[in-house]
Amino acid sequence: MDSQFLYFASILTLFIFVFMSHKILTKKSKSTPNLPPGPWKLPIIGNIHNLVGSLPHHRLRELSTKYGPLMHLKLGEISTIIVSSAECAKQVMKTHDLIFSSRPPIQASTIMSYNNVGIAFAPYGDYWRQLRKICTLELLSSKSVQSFQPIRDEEVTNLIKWITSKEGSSINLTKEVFSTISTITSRTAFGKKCEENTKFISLVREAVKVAGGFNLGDLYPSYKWLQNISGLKPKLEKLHQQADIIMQKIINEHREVNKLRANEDQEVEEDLVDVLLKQNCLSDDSVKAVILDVYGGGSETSATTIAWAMAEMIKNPRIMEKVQAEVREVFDKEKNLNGRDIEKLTYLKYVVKETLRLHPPAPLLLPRECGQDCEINGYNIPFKSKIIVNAWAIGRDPNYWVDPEIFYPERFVESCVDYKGNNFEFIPFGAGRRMCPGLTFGLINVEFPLAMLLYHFDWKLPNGVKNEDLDMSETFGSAVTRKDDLYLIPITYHL
Ligand code: HEM
Repeated sequence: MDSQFLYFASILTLFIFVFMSHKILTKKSKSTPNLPPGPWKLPIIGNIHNLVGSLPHHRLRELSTKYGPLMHLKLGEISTIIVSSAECAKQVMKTHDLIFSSRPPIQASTIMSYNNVGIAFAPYGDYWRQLRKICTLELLSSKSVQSFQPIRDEEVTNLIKWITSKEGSSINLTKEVFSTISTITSRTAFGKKCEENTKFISLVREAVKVAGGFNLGDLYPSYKWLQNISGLKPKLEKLHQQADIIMQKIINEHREVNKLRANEDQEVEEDLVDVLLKQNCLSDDSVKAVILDVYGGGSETSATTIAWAMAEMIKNPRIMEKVQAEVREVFDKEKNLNGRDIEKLTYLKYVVKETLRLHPPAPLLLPRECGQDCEINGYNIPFKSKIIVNAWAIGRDPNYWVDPEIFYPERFVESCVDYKGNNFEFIPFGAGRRMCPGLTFGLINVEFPLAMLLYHFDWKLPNGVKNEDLDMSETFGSAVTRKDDLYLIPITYHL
């Protein structure tokens, strides 16, 4: 403990010394006038200390109530603009969308995504556009999403069977739902359940957890040596190598199968990896980076939305009963349950919307980078500054939402507010050019399993915990998930 403390103290002292000398020896950089307001900046660390103490999206909302919906923070060397109102979000993601269409490079994505050649962190331009188009057509269009229903059916049926076998005992619903969703994601993207599925999932999860921490290297990019001493680099490189082996194996297997198929006449169904491999312009690294994007972007986000929806309904039995009545009525009439019937579940869709309003899995979306100096609301936004949109705060803004902290799905009845990127008070999937391409795929992966869980079972909390006492604390990671896994007791209603 003592030696660890001494190590960090000496690193910090060394850093401060180098930093101060650098500042004294180099000319003072030109500061941009008329930046958005923000808290007082300390030398060297800027506003890093302002973020200590609570979850970033909570802390940023607190600060924005004092400094306004467009706020400037200096995080280490990085000029950061925090956007906390629908009007300002619209300026960034619609009015000036082109200027804000790139992502700032971060060390973790550079290592994990093969130097940012995936969709999520590729710089805006032709390469990104082409990659996004291929994935949207092959995996994420409404047609493809429907065609994958047999996989969804099979995996959700397995989940229901497993839960039925645990009737009356407490199960970790968070864990089981996550495993089902990630299997659906891998089977739709790679055509089959990846053999090392569990290992791959935990590698990706671990990488995102490590990357989500405090990384000095990203805050002081001009001090390259900081990237090496933080300890993050070797950890990520190790995880990257392990994940790389699994993904390369997936690619090689696809190549082998495709070679054998080349001699056959019959038409075969291609999965996303087949389609990516057919593009001569894409390297294996690009294909692997896309696999990571789809896996990383598609699993935790959808699984955590299901867990939050279940938790909110447990807390609000009136809502739970109302959704169950709807699901059971529709499904009983149809006899043969399938994905298309989801469209008839109006109230369930309001519940999912309300869940995404209060618990957007990516509360700060993904960061954007300012591509040229510009002006918003009369303030200067400097070239290369990092833009963070607090979608969580916007979804709870009392200027747009009545009783914003209350879970009340009925607020969407006869309202045209949707998450498709046109209503900036509700942007759980972002908006504009960089908006989530997985919206349709993600939603069906939330709505279908949720409907099945509500159709087949009644649910209660274990250990006599009262519904109203269920803890709703969050934790910040790859997605904002429940701090504690959700344990529930299933009671079979429909076999
Ligand atoms: C409930 C489910 C989901 C939520 C809430 C969600 C949310 C988001 C958000 C907030 C962004 C950033 C948007 C922006 O910067 O404006 C994003 C980007 C992205 N999402 Fe999703 N997502 C979900 C499901 C999925 C699924 C299922 C996939 C793929 C199978 C996916 C793949 C991606 C990718 C590749 C990007 C990067 C897009 C780009 O930079 O061009 N997401 N998502």
